[in-house]
Amino acid sequence: MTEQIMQEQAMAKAQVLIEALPYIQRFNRKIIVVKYGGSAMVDENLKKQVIEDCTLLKLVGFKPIIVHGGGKEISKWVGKVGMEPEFVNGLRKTDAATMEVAEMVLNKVNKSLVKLVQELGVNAIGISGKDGGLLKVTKKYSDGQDIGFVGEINEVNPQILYDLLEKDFLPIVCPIGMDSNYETYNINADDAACAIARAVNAEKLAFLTDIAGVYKDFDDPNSLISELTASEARELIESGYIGGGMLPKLSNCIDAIDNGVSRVHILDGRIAHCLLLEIFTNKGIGTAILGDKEDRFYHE
Ligand SMILES: Nc1ncnc2c1ncn2[C@@H]1O[C@H](COP(=O)(O)OP(=O)(O)O)[C@@H](O)[C@H]1O
Ligand SMILES: CC(=O)N[C@@H](CCC(=O)OP(=O)(O)O)C(=O)O
Repeated sequence: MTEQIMQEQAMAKAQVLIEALPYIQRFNRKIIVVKYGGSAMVDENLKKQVIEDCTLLKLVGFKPIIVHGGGKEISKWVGKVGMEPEFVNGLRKTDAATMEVAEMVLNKVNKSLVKLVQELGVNAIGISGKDGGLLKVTKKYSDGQDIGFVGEINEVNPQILYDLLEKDFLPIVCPIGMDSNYETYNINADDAACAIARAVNAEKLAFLTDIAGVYKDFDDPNSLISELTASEARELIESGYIGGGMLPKLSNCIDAIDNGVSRVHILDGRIAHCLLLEIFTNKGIGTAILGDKEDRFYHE
Protein backbone atom coordinates (compact mmCIF):
# COMPACT_ATOMS: atom_id res chain seq x y z
CA MET A 1 0.00 0.00 0.00
CA THR A 2 1.41 3.39 -0.95
CA GLU A 3 1.84 6.11 1.65
CA GLN A 4 -0.75 8.23 -0.16
CA ILE A 5 -3.41 5.50 0.07
CA MET A 6 -2.63 4.98 3.75
CA GLN A 7 -2.99 8.69 4.36
CA GLU A 8 -6.31 8.79 2.50
CA GLN A 9 -7.64 5.89 4.55
CA ALA A 10 -6.59 7.56 7.79
CA MET A 11 -8.30 10.79 6.67
CA ALA A 12 -11.51 8.88 5.85
CA LYS A 13 -11.50 7.40 9.36
CA ALA A 14 -10.95 10.83 10.91
CA GLN A 15 -13.77 12.20 8.74
CA VAL A 16 -16.19 9.60 10.11
CA LEU A 17 -15.35 10.66 13.65
CA ILE A 18 -15.72 14.35 12.79
CA GLU A 19 -19.11 13.66 11.18
CA ALA A 20 -20.18 12.07 14.46
CA LEU A 21 -19.38 15.19 16.52
CA PRO A 22 -22.73 17.04 16.28
CA TYR A 23 -24.61 13.82 17.05
CA ILE A 24 -22.44 13.12 20.08
CA GLN A 25 -23.25 16.63 21.28
CA ARG A 26 -26.97 16.31 20.58
CA PHE A 27 -27.42 13.03 22.40
CA ASN A 28 -24.96 13.57 25.23
CA ARG A 29 -26.58 12.38 28.50
CA LYS A 30 -29.87 11.76 26.64
CA ILE A 31 -31.78 8.53 26.96
CA ILE A 32 -32.02 6.33 23.87
CA VAL A 33 -34.32 3.31 24.02
CA VAL A 34 -33.29 0.50 21.70
CA LYS A 35 -35.92 -2.15 21.04
CA TYR A 36 -33.98 -5.21 19.98
CA GLY A 37 -36.37 -7.63 18.30
CA GLY A 38 -35.99 -11.39 18.41
CA SER A 39 -36.14 -11.54 14.61
CA ALA A 40 -32.82 -9.66 14.44
CA MET A 41 -31.16 -11.89 17.05
CA VAL A 42 -30.80 -15.04 15.03
CA ASP A 43 -27.20 -14.40 13.90
CA GLU A 44 -24.67 -14.46 16.77
CA ASN A 45 -22.25 -12.14 14.93
CA LEU A 46 -24.92 -9.52 14.31
CA LYS A 47 -26.07 -9.85 17.91
CA LYS A 48 -22.54 -9.01 19.04
CA GLN A 49 -22.48 -5.98 16.73
CA VAL A 50 -25.80 -4.66 18.06
CA ILE A 51 -24.45 -4.96 21.58
CA GLU A 52 -21.18 -3.29 20.55
CA ASP A 53 -23.21 -0.37 19.18
CA CYS A 54 -25.23 -0.01 22.40
CA THR A 55 -22.08 -0.24 24.50
CA LEU A 56 -20.36 2.38 22.37
CA LEU A 57 -23.38 4.69 22.80
CA LYS A 58 -22.96 4.27 26.55
CA LEU A 59 -19.23 4.94 26.45
CA VAL A 60 -19.57 8.18 24.45
CA GLY A 61 -21.95 9.58 27.05
CA PHE A 62 -25.45 8.58 25.91
CA LYS A 63 -27.81 6.66 28.17
CA PRO A 64 -29.02 3.63 26.23
CA ILE A 65 -31.71 1.33 27.59
CA ILE A 66 -32.17 -1.96 25.74
CA VAL A 67 -35.66 -3.46 25.67
CA HIS A 68 -35.53 -6.84 23.99
CA GLY A 69 -37.91 -9.34 22.50
CA GLY A 70 -37.34 -12.97 21.68
CA GLY A 71 -40.51 -13.98 19.88
CA LYS A 72 -38.75 -16.42 17.54
CA GLU A 73 -36.89 -18.10 20.42
CA ILE A 74 -40.12 -18.40 22.44
CA SER A 75 -41.87 -20.02 19.47
CA LYS A 76 -38.98 -22.46 19.09
CA TRP A 77 -39.26 -23.57 22.73
CA VAL A 78 -43.06 -23.62 22.70
CA GLY A 79 -42.70 -26.02 19.74
CA LYS A 80 -40.08 -28.10 21.57
CA VAL A 81 -42.47 -28.79 24.45
CA GLY A 82 -45.09 -29.98 21.97
CA MET A 83 -47.35 -26.92 21.75
CA GLU A 84 -48.28 -24.87 18.70
CA PRO A 85 -47.39 -21.12 18.76
CA GLU A 86 -50.46 -19.03 17.98
CA PHE A 87 -50.71 -15.28 17.22
CA VAL A 88 -53.64 -12.89 17.02
CA ASN A 89 -52.89 -9.50 15.36
CA GLY A 90 -49.17 -9.96 16.05
CA LEU A 91 -49.67 -10.91 19.73
CA ARG A 92 -48.95 -14.36 21.12
CA LYS A 93 -51.91 -16.25 22.55
CA THR A 94 -50.47 -16.97 25.97
CA ASP A 95 -52.04 -19.69 28.12
CA ALA A 96 -50.48 -20.59 31.50
CA ALA A 97 -48.06 -23.15 30.01
CA THR A 98 -46.95 -20.75 27.26
CA MET A 99 -46.45 -18.03 29.86
CA GLU A 100 -44.08 -20.28 31.77
CA VAL A 101 -42.04 -21.04 28.64
CA ALA A 102 -42.05 -17.38 27.54
CA GLU A 103 -40.74 -16.15 30.89
CA MET A 104 -37.97 -18.76 30.97
CA VAL A 105 -36.89 -18.00 27.41
CA LEU A 106 -36.99 -14.21 27.82
CA ASN A 107 -34.90 -14.44 31.00
CA LYS A 108 -32.39 -16.58 29.11
CA VAL A 109 -32.23 -14.07 26.24
CA ASN A 110 -31.90 -11.26 28.77
CA LYS A 111 -28.86 -12.78 30.45
CA SER A 112 -27.24 -13.62 27.11
CA LEU A 113 -27.35 -9.89 26.26
CA VAL A 114 -26.02 -8.95 29.72
CA LYS A 115 -23.10 -11.31 29.12
CA LEU A 116 -22.23 -9.67 25.79
CA VAL A 117 -22.18 -6.19 27.35
CA GLN A 118 -20.10 -7.39 30.32
CA GLU A 119 -17.60 -8.93 27.90
CA LEU A 120 -17.03 -5.45 26.50
CA GLY A 121 -16.16 -4.15 29.95
CA VAL A 122 -19.37 -2.26 30.66
CA ASN A 123 -21.70 -3.09 33.55
CA ALA A 124 -25.17 -4.19 32.45
CA ILE A 125 -28.11 -5.15 34.64
CA GLY A 126 -30.86 -7.37 33.24
CA ILE A 127 -34.32 -6.90 34.68
CA SER A 128 -37.88 -7.68 33.71
CA GLY A 129 -40.88 -5.41 34.02
CA LYS A 130 -41.56 -7.16 37.33
CA ASP A 131 -38.45 -5.66 38.94
CA GLY A 132 -39.02 -2.52 40.93
CA GLY A 133 -42.62 -2.47 39.71
CA LEU A 134 -41.38 -1.24 36.32
CA LEU A 135 -44.29 -2.47 34.18
CA LYS A 136 -47.79 -2.82 35.65
CA VAL A 137 -50.39 -4.34 33.39
CA THR A 138 -54.02 -5.31 33.00
CA LYS A 139 -55.20 -8.19 30.85
CA LYS A 140 -55.24 -7.27 27.18
CA TYR A 141 -57.87 -8.41 24.67
CA SER A 142 -57.38 -8.39 20.90
CA ASP A 143 -60.52 -7.12 19.11
CA GLY A 144 -62.53 -8.47 22.07
CA GLN A 145 -60.85 -11.88 21.83
CA ASP A 146 -59.39 -13.49 24.98
CA ILE A 147 -55.67 -14.12 24.26
CA GLY A 148 -54.70 -15.31 27.74
CA PHE A 149 -51.92 -13.82 29.85
CA VAL A 150 -51.10 -10.93 27.54
CA GLY A 151 -50.55 -7.68 29.37
CA GLU A 152 -51.59 -4.16 28.45
CA ILE A 153 -49.25 -1.72 30.18
CA ASN A 154 -51.17 0.76 32.29
CA GLU A 155 -48.43 2.06 34.54
CA VAL A 156 -44.66 2.45 34.25
CA ASN A 157 -42.51 3.16 37.26
CA PRO A 158 -39.18 4.19 35.73
CA GLN A 159 -37.41 4.78 39.06
CA ILE A 160 -35.44 1.53 38.81
CA LEU A 161 -34.15 2.65 35.38
CA TYR A 162 -33.13 6.08 36.66
CA ASP A 163 -31.32 4.44 39.58
CA LEU A 164 -29.43 2.08 37.27
CA LEU A 165 -28.53 4.85 34.82
CA GLU A 166 -27.32 7.07 37.64
CA LYS A 167 -25.02 4.29 38.82
CA ASP A 168 -23.75 3.98 35.24
CA PHE A 169 -25.29 0.58 34.46
CA LEU A 170 -26.69 -0.26 31.06
CA PRO A 171 -30.23 -1.52 31.78
CA ILE A 172 -31.53 -4.44 29.71
CA VAL A 173 -35.26 -5.03 30.07
CA CYS A 174 -37.36 -8.05 29.10
CA PRO A 175 -41.08 -7.64 28.41
CA ILE A 176 -42.74 -9.39 31.33
CA GLY A 177 -44.98 -7.58 33.82
CA MET A 178 -47.40 -8.12 36.67
CA ASP A 179 -51.00 -7.08 37.29
CA SER A 180 -52.40 -5.76 40.57
CA ASN A 181 -52.66 -9.35 41.89
CA TYR A 182 -48.97 -9.99 41.10
CA GLU A 183 -49.94 -12.39 38.33
CA THR A 184 -47.33 -12.67 35.54
CA TYR A 185 -48.13 -11.42 32.02
CA ASN A 186 -46.44 -11.59 28.62
CA ILE A 187 -46.04 -8.16 27.02
CA ASN A 188 -45.31 -7.46 23.38
CA ALA A 189 -41.74 -6.10 23.43
CA ASP A 190 -42.65 -3.19 21.13
CA ASP A 191 -45.35 -2.14 23.64
CA ALA A 192 -42.79 -2.39 26.47
CA ALA A 193 -40.17 -0.33 24.59
CA CYS A 194 -42.67 2.39 23.68
CA ALA A 195 -44.10 2.64 27.21
CA ILE A 196 -40.60 2.87 28.67
CA ALA A 197 -39.47 5.46 26.09
CA ARG A 198 -42.51 7.58 26.97
CA ALA A 199 -42.01 7.23 30.72
CA VAL A 200 -38.35 8.27 30.64
CA ASN A 201 -38.87 10.97 28.01
CA ALA A 202 -36.42 9.32 25.66
CA GLU A 203 -34.75 11.42 23.01
CA LYS A 204 -34.85 8.53 20.60
CA LEU A 205 -36.61 5.19 20.22
CA ALA A 206 -35.14 2.76 17.68
CA PHE A 207 -36.75 -0.54 16.75
CA LEU A 208 -34.24 -3.06 15.39
CA THR A 209 -35.99 -5.67 13.33
CA ASP A 210 -35.39 -8.08 10.44
CA ILE A 211 -36.65 -6.03 7.55
CA ALA A 212 -35.38 -2.91 5.73
CA GLY A 213 -38.23 -0.79 7.14
CA VAL A 214 -41.93 -0.25 6.47
CA TYR A 215 -43.18 -1.25 3.02
CA LYS A 216 -46.24 0.44 1.56
CA ASP A 217 -46.98 -2.80 -0.21
CA PHE A 218 -45.33 -5.76 1.43
CA ASP A 219 -45.23 -7.64 -1.90
CA ASP A 220 -43.44 -4.80 -3.71
CA PRO A 221 -39.73 -4.54 -2.76
CA ASN A 222 -39.59 -1.06 -4.35
CA SER A 223 -42.17 0.37 -1.95
CA LEU A 224 -39.90 0.91 1.07
CA ILE A 225 -40.87 4.11 2.89
CA SER A 226 -37.97 6.13 4.30
CA GLU A 227 -40.11 8.72 6.12
CA LEU A 228 -43.65 8.56 7.38
CA THR A 229 -45.65 11.05 9.42
CA ALA A 230 -47.77 9.71 12.29
CA SER A 231 -50.96 10.44 10.28
CA GLU A 232 -49.62 8.63 7.23
CA ALA A 233 -48.69 5.68 9.43
CA ARG A 234 -52.26 5.59 10.79
CA GLU A 235 -53.66 5.61 7.24
CA LEU A 236 -51.30 2.83 6.23
CA ILE A 237 -52.47 0.66 9.13
CA GLU A 238 -56.11 1.37 8.29
CA SER A 239 -55.51 0.52 4.63
CA GLY A 240 -54.56 -3.02 5.70
CA TYR A 241 -51.07 -3.01 4.21
CA ILE A 242 -49.38 -3.62 7.54
CA GLY A 243 -49.43 -7.11 8.94
CA GLY A 244 -47.82 -9.45 11.46
CA GLY A 245 -45.29 -8.07 13.89
CA MET A 246 -45.12 -4.74 12.00
CA LEU A 247 -48.61 -3.92 13.28
CA PRO A 248 -47.74 -3.47 17.00
CA LYS A 249 -44.43 -1.88 15.96
CA LEU A 250 -45.93 0.84 13.81
CA SER A 251 -48.76 1.50 16.29
CA ASN A 252 -46.13 1.98 18.97
CA CYS A 253 -44.14 4.35 16.75
CA ILE A 254 -47.25 6.52 16.39
CA ASP A 255 -47.91 6.35 20.11
CA ALA A 256 -44.31 7.33 20.93
CA ILE A 257 -44.33 10.30 18.51
CA ASP A 258 -47.74 11.45 19.84
CA ASN A 259 -46.36 11.34 23.36
CA GLY A 260 -43.21 13.36 23.12
CA VAL A 261 -40.47 10.97 21.98
CA SER A 262 -38.52 13.13 19.53
CA ARG A 263 -37.10 10.57 17.14
CA VAL A 264 -38.58 7.19 16.27
CA HIS A 265 -36.99 4.77 13.81
CA ILE A 266 -37.51 1.31 12.46
CA LEU A 267 -34.10 -0.07 11.49
CA ASP A 268 -32.86 -3.16 9.74
CA GLY A 269 -31.07 -5.12 12.45
CA ARG A 270 -29.57 -7.36 9.73
CA ILE A 271 -27.31 -4.47 8.61
CA ALA A 272 -24.07 -4.50 10.58
CA HIS A 273 -23.88 -1.54 12.98
CA CYS A 274 -27.20 -0.10 11.75
CA LEU A 275 -27.60 1.81 15.03
CA LEU A 276 -24.27 3.61 14.69
CA LEU A 277 -24.99 4.40 11.05
CA GLU A 278 -28.39 5.85 11.94
CA ILE A 279 -27.22 7.88 14.91
CA PHE A 280 -23.77 9.08 13.86
CA THR A 281 -24.02 9.65 10.13
CA ASN A 282 -26.15 11.66 7.74
CA LYS A 283 -27.18 8.47 6.01
CA GLY A 284 -30.85 7.63 6.41
CA ILE A 285 -31.51 3.95 6.87
CA GLY A 286 -34.78 2.21 7.62
CA THR A 287 -38.02 4.15 8.20
CA ALA A 288 -38.20 7.33 10.29
CA ILE A 289 -41.59 8.18 11.84
CA LEU A 290 -42.06 11.93 12.10
CA GLY A 291 -44.41 14.22 13.96
CA ASP A 292 -47.08 15.63 11.60
CA LYS A 293 -45.58 19.12 11.74
CA GLU A 294 -41.99 18.01 11.39
CA ASP A 295 -39.96 18.82 8.29
CA ARG A 296 -39.76 15.96 5.88
CA PHE A 297 -36.43 14.67 4.67
CA TYR A 298 -35.12 14.55 8.21
CA HIS A 299 -32.57 12.12 6.85
CA GLU A 300 -30.87 14.60 4.57
N1 LIG B 1 -45.89 -3.51 5.35
C1 LIG B 1 -44.92 -4.14 6.03
N2 LIG B 1 -43.65 -3.62 6.03
C2 LIG B 1 -42.66 -4.24 6.69
N3 LIG B 1 -42.81 -5.40 7.40
C3 LIG B 1 -44.03 -5.98 7.43
C4 LIG B 1 -45.13 -5.36 6.75
N4 LIG B 1 -46.23 -6.14 6.96
C5 LIG B 1 -45.82 -7.18 7.72
N5 LIG B 1 -44.51 -7.10 8.02
C6 LIG B 1 -43.77 -8.11 8.80
O1 LIG B 1 -43.38 -7.60 10.09
C7 LIG B 1 -42.16 -8.25 10.48
C8 LIG B 1 -41.48 -7.50 11.64
O2 LIG B 1 -42.12 -7.79 12.85
P1 LIG B 1 -41.56 -8.94 13.87
O3 LIG B 1 -41.32 -10.21 13.12
O4 LIG B 1 -42.48 -9.00 15.04
O5 LIG B 1 -40.15 -8.36 14.28
P2 LIG B 1 -39.46 -8.18 15.72
O6 LIG B 1 -39.14 -9.55 16.24
O7 LIG B 1 -38.25 -7.39 15.38
O8 LIG B 1 -40.43 -7.41 16.60
C9 LIG B 1 -41.39 -8.27 9.18
O9 LIG B 1 -40.35 -9.26 9.18
C10 LIG B 1 -42.47 -8.56 8.14
O10 LIG B 1 -42.57 -9.94 7.91
C1 LIG C 1 -47.71 -10.76 23.85
C2 LIG C 1 -46.55 -11.08 22.96
O1 LIG C 1 -46.74 -11.27 21.76
N1 LIG C 1 -45.36 -11.14 23.52
C3 LIG C 1 -44.15 -11.43 22.79
C4 LIG C 1 -42.95 -11.08 23.66
C5 LIG C 1 -41.65 -11.16 22.92
C6 LIG C 1 -41.60 -10.21 21.74
O2 LIG C 1 -42.36 -9.29 21.56
O3 LIG C 1 -40.54 -10.51 20.91
P1 LIG C 1 -40.22 -9.83 19.47
O4 LIG C 1 -39.95 -8.41 19.71
O5 LIG C 1 -39.03 -10.59 19.06
O6 LIG C 1 -41.41 -10.06 18.56
C7 LIG C 1 -44.07 -12.94 22.42
O7 LIG C 1 -44.51 -13.78 23.22
O8 LIG C 1 -43.54 -13.24 21.34
